[in-house]
Amino acid sequence: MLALGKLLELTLAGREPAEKTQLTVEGVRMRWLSEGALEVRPPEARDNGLDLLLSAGIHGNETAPIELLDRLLHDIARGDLKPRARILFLFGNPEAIRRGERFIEQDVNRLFNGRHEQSSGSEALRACELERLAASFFSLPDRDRLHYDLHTAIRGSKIEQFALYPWKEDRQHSRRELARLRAAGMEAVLLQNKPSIVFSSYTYDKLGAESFTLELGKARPFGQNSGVNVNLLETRLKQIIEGNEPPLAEASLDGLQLFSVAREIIKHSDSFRLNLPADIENFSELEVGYVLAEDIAQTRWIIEEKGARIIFPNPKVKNGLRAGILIVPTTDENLA
Ligand SMILES: O=C(O)CCC(=O)N[C@@H](CCC(=O)O)C(=O)O
Ligand SMILES: [Zn+2]
Repeated sequence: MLALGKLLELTLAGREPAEKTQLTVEGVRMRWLSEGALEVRPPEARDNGLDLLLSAGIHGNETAPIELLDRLLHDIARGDLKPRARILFLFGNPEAIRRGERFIEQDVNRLFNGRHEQSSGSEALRACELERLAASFFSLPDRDRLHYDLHTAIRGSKIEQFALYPWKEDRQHSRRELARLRAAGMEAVLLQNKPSIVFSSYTYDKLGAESFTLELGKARPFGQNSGVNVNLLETRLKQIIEGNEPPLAEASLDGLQLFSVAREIIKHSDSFRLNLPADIENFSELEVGYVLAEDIAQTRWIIEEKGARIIFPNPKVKNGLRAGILIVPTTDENLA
């Protein structure tokens, strides 16, 4: 296997490769760009015009997606997977990955869309670098652009695998992309309805990619991910990479559940209290009238929405950040 296929090993060791560019026997070029960043380019005659960004490890303790990208890279470096798409592989927060932590000082996934400019430290610099790498990758004209930012969640979930689809004014969510996600094993999609500061929102909003955060199960350390079943996603990614995806049945979306954001719960102060059990699962339903959270100056978050569910409840976030998302079921009527 070509040494550059071992991007994860290099990243874990904090090493630069001796050779920055390598070619497989089929003429696929692998190019190391920076720590945790590697571009794969098919020979021109085989290129099918898709630019695919695959990122993982934006949160360092979310290892199942990192292992998945590592397997894809090994397959490419061995010549077993023959790309027709241009691909950028990114391991988001190398230092946090080495330490097995979600982040070191700041959550990188709260530093995009300009937020890193209002901040300092290594994670702000890394968010800036990730934006630059993505922008440069998605700068070629007349190509399809797709970004999957792969994560696992802090807690268990009533719906194990789901996607978050960013929002941009005057841009419609794509039915075709939802069908593709369904085929990749996603059971639900949260359609966002406002701008955000996460990586997928940056590539969607600023770089014109079809972009998604994918949640694949519960976060566990390296080597302990047998409970996270990524078979369908891995198969679909290989097909996307090789340009031999089976046709998608867009009409029905095959039982994919759609949700929209009712409210984001923002923690404003150290007095913030979230009235949920520590082990509550994502997508748990909350009754109308339930006092979900309380904060400074007698602020109370009371459930008003019928069918409301909570995802990503986390009272430990820094003040000013999202401490949970209240979601409600929605329909497919506004899809493009
Ligand atoms: O389990 C949790 O509370 C968080 C899991 C996670 O890292 N999710 C992403 C979602 C990004 C998005 O909103 O698209 C995050 O919180 O950064
Ligand atoms: Zn994450």
